[in-house]
Amino acid sequence: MKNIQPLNYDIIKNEWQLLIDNTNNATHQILISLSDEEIKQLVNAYYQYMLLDEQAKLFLNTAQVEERLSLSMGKWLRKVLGSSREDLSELITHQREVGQVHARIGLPIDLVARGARKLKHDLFQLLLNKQHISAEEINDAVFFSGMAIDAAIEVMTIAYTPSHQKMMHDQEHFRLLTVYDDVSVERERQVGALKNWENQFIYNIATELPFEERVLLGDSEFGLWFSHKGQHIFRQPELIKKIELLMQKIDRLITTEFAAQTPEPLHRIQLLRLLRQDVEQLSMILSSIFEDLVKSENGKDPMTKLLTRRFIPTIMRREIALSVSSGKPFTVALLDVDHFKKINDNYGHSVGDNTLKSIAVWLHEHTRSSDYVFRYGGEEFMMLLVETNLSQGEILMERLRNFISSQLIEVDVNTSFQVTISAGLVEFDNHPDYQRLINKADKMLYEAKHNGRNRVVSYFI
Ligand SMILES: Nc1nc2c(ncn2[C@@H]2O[C@H](COP(=O)(O)OP(=O)(O)OP(=O)(O)O)[C@@H](O)[C@H]2O)c(=O)[nH]1
Repeated sequence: MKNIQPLNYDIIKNEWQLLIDNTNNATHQILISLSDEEIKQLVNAYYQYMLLDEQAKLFLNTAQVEERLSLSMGKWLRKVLGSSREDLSELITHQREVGQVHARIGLPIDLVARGARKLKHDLFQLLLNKQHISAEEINDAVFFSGMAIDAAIEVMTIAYTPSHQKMMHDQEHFRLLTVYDDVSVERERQVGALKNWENQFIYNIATELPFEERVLLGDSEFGLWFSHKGQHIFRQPELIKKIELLMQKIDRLITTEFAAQTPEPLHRIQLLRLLRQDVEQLSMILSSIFEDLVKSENGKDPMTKLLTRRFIPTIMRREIALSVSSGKPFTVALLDVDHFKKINDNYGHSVGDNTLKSIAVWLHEHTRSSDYVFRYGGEEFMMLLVETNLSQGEILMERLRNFISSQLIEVDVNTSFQVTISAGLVEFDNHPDYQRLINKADKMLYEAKHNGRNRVVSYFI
């Protein structure tokens, strides 16, 4: 799978290059010399058309279109229409990035295709209406522009697919974890189901129940759960494979050795022992795989008990959609502990860990249950404050910053120290790409550090 992708990009690049080379200069010139007014009209018509679609509205709101998107769309169109040998690599790299952004924001790929169709339609019409240019040259220009736009969209689509799959996987994982509110309870249930199946099977053998009435492990409650649900919530493919192989081995033992007629008592005991060993091994793997899920994969950072950054995309996308549809703001804060390295150096790593745990508790206590607090990195945190605008966010962050700086962290009865935080704050600006928002908060955090730490810096548009 990995090497299919560059190969695909190479194919498109080679064919695009050939298209450029095989197109005569006069045709290139027609497209390059489209006026700013003509480009603007195409872009405006494109956005008007896209904004008629309810789904597209989620990703493009009118203020945004006016401010930014129209401009970048116009630039994009010029680049594609004026594509030349020299700037093709850069253009393809840019297209790949756009594809990744589309996947990140969850833009349906059919919307992109529809937009491209609209754009081509209007562009072709514009070219066909050019009276002073020969029909042959117009044909060439239509051919070139159509092919170049298709190539650009194809590059975006190739980049889109894996990023989209990853996004869907994370989203699904998050959903499943929400379904399994309590992973520990699910673990007990499934380990119990496996044990029940084993006991029932041994009982059936002991009572010489006819073969047809014995339930294979794959068909048991545990087996069904594993194939439909279990294997999708675990993320360790090698352990999943091991469980599958053990289940197959157990069922093979049943359908071969236990199948024909009830074996001799001695042989039967040997077989049951084998079966028990395999079930035991399966049960151990199951427990450990659940253990990992409880510890780290349930979306919570084991040390601070905050959400891990892995769930940022899913949650951000959801909050963006909510904010766009309700018109209510939200604010994102990135926080970093000041001079944290010194805490580790002066008092040891475990005091450092305890400091992070205390900060996590304070962040939690200063937010509402509807807000989200993530451990973003080592000593960095991210907060998503729902239904909160920038000035409300500032008040909350200032209160939090003040509170933290007034707390004493105790090392032992004689030693304690104080800790401060710096933060960058930004309000959702209706751009559908959450990464831009985080980058802005990060910039503000950098400013806060640069300006002396122990402060909150907000992003103002
Ligand atoms: N104890 C502990 N330390 C951590 C953890 N994660 C990251 N760190 C440490 O945090 C320190 C961060 O140091 P820097 O990035 O230099 O930043 P800083 O010392 O906080 O300084 P400024 O951010 O510039 O104020 C590094 O020494 C990391 O090893 C953790 O989970 N526990």
